[in-house]
Parts: sequence; C-alpha cells; structure tokens
Amino acid sequence: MDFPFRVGQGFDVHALVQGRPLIIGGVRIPHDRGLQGHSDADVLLHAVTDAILGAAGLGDIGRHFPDTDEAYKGADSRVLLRTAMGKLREAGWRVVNVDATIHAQAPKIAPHAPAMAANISADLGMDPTAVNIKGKTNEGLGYLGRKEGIAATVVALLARADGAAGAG
Ligand SMILES: Nc1ccn([C@@H]2O[C@H](COP(=O)(O)O)[C@@H](O)[C@H]2O)c(=O)n1
Ligand SMILES: C[C@@]1(CO)OP(=O)(O)OP(=O)(O)OC[C@H]1O
Repeated sequence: MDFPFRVGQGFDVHALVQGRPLIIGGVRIPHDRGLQGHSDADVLLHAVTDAILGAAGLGDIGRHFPDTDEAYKGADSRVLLRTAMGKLREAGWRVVNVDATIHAQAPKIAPHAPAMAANISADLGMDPTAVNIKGKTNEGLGYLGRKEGIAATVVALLARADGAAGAG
C-alpha cells in the first residue's frame, strides 16, 4: 500500500557567463551575467522539477527533457515545470509545499522571492504561501563564492490528489 505523502529533493547548478540573461524562478533579474545551459538555464525551476519528479518516483528532468534534444534548446523552464506537473497529476499527486534555497553570492534574491514564488505556485497549482524561496551566499567560498555559478536546492512534499490515505 502506498503511503499518502512523499518527499523529494532537487539540486541544480549552472555556470554564470557573459551574454546571457539571468532567469531564476521565471524572473528575469538585472545582472552582469546570466546562467549557461541548453534551456533558459533556470537553476531554481530545474531543482523544483527534479524535487517533484523525485518525490513521485518519476525519475529526473534529464529523462523527461533531454539536453541532447533540440526541442529544449532555449526552452522556457516554466513550460518544463508545468509539463512535469502534468505527469504528477496523471499519477495522482498534488504538491503540498516547496522550500528552496538559491546559493548565490550575488545578486540578492530576497527582492525577487515573492515573484518567484508566484510563478512556481501558479505552475504547480498551489497557494503562493506554500512556496518558500530563500537566498544564501556561499560566504565567498569555492566556485559559488567566486561567483562562477549559482546553485539551487529544493525539497517538495507531495500528497495523494484525492487525499485518501493509502490510495494507490
Ligand atoms: N543571494 C542572496 C544571498 C543572501 N540573501 C539574504 O541575505 C541573508 C544572509 O545571507 P548570508 O549568506 O550572508 O547568510 C539571507 O538569509 C537572505 O535573506 C539574499 O537575499 N540573496
Ligand atoms: C533543462 C535541460 C533541458 O534540456 O537542459 P539545461 O538547460 O542544460 O539544464 P540542466 O539542469 O543542465 O539539465 C536538464 C535538461 O533537462
């Protein structure tokens, strides 16, 4: 019998490079560099996608949206997140809450956190108060501290969509 709640975690990191926009949580943030990737390189949305897919036992973002597929070149990661959420719904899950940390020496995340939470909650079909976004520096240490990239870590809790304990 399945337990009616499942937890998942997600991690992602992308390099900061010249000539790319910085898009985190679906929010375009004014900055001197942006994140490198096959898609729009939205490090937060990729970690959220992995957290919900992982909780549902549906693998990972690369399995559903391979970075070798031209279809995802420059892809809007909100579209990928909504597609992943559709797969969760088909499997009978809803997302209860999301808690995320963006590991960025710069820029400041706090001013953009409400907009990021609004985007994620809209894409997952939940109340914005159930999405918590935190920024954290790396205290100048390592590749994150040297501003060579930005990382995100996320945990997500799922519940059976019908709310039935033990529903399979
Ligand atoms: N990119 C960031 C980093 C930090 N914050 C905010 O500052 C607080 C202190 O961060 P430390 O890494 O110095 O402990 C943190 O709790 C956030 O409120 C941020 O918004 N964006
Ligand atoms: C989002 C995808 C889509 O091709 O590509 P990237 O933007 O490179 O992002 P990453 O987190 O490295 O890998 C996941 C891929 O599914």
